Amino acid sequence: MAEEFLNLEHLFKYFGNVTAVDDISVQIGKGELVSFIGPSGCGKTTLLRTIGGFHRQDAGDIVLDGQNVDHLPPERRSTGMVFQNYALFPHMTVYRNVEYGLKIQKLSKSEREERIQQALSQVQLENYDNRKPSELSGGQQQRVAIARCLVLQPKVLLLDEPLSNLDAKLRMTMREEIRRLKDELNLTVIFVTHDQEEALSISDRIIVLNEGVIQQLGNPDEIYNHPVNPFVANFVGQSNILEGITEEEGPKTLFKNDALEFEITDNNSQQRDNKRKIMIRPERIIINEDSAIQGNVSKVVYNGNVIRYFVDLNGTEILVDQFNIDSSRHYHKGDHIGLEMPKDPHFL
Ligand SMILES: Nc1ncnc2c1ncn2[C@@H]1O[C@H](COP(=O)(O)OP(=O)(O)OP(=O)(O)O)[C@@H](O)[C@H]1O
Repeated sequence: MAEEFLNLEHLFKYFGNVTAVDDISVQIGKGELVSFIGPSGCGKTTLLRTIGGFHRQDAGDIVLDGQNVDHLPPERRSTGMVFQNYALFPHMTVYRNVEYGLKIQKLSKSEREERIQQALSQVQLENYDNRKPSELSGGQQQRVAIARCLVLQPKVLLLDEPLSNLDAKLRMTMREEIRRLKDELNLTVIFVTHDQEEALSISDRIIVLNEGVIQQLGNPDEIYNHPVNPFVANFVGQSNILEGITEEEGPKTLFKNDALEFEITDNNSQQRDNKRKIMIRPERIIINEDSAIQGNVSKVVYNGNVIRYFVDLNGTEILVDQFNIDSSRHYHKGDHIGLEMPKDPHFL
């Protein structure tokens, strides 16, 4: 992480008896893109709006670039908020929409014009000045909403589900755009999304929230491959969580339960023979007819170029991904299938 730039210190926010933000502390670096993810109602938007000054926290402090901003209204916080529905003024041109927030700043007409053109160029919307929002595509409207924030030169850009109204292809393009902007301007960005894959692809770090509490804060690799608890493992991506014991058998260490038994390289000897939980991502399981672990396909699901098999092993359902491009054989419900487990499952 770059030097601390935005510090959230023991933040709490209550709505009646609901604790929407429950003792959140985090330091965000300058130029970092941090996503908030978590199930509906976990407090993502409340936390974002509290940072932006649209809610006042019940306890805790927000320090931005060395300044405590708790007492400042949204327009004086140097935070720019982009809303899910863009909130553009429909009767105003692109130029006027971008100019709007600048009017309260004491700038000459030429300074204003320069700033507006710069912001429109940053979002690659030069020459759209005279269009009305209704004459723009969803992606272009989104860019105007971002330009309207950038023109104010915020220290932090707050994006609340900014891509959820766009189709899948445009979402991908806009993800790259947001990364590009962040890199070019060394912008600090906080990004709220429902889409875990989006968070994994766009973020420097991700905060996984549940019931107002941070479950894990880490980079995408840490969140995906080393979740700290079953909640994170289940919430982010697909996973198999298995309970069992580890046992020595000659020179080998085995993971065992009623459904399966396989060799692992486990160096945590203190926990031998105790009940343990492991997580295995479906793409790490290899389909191998010769494997000792055998079961029957209970369901087949097609998802993009991935075929997903649910395999019943003595009553435990295991999820396996097979990528079309590599697949020499497709299986059907009821087929017998052999599975090879990775030797280094993640222990939870
Ligand atoms: N203005 C409000 N008044 C009362 N309760 C609220 C208000 N805003 C949010 N809440 C409650 O606070 C909790 C967190 O809500 P929040 O909108 O922050 O969740 P979220 O993670 O953004 O959800 P979603 O993904 O559905 O947008 C929820 O229990 C919600 O019902």
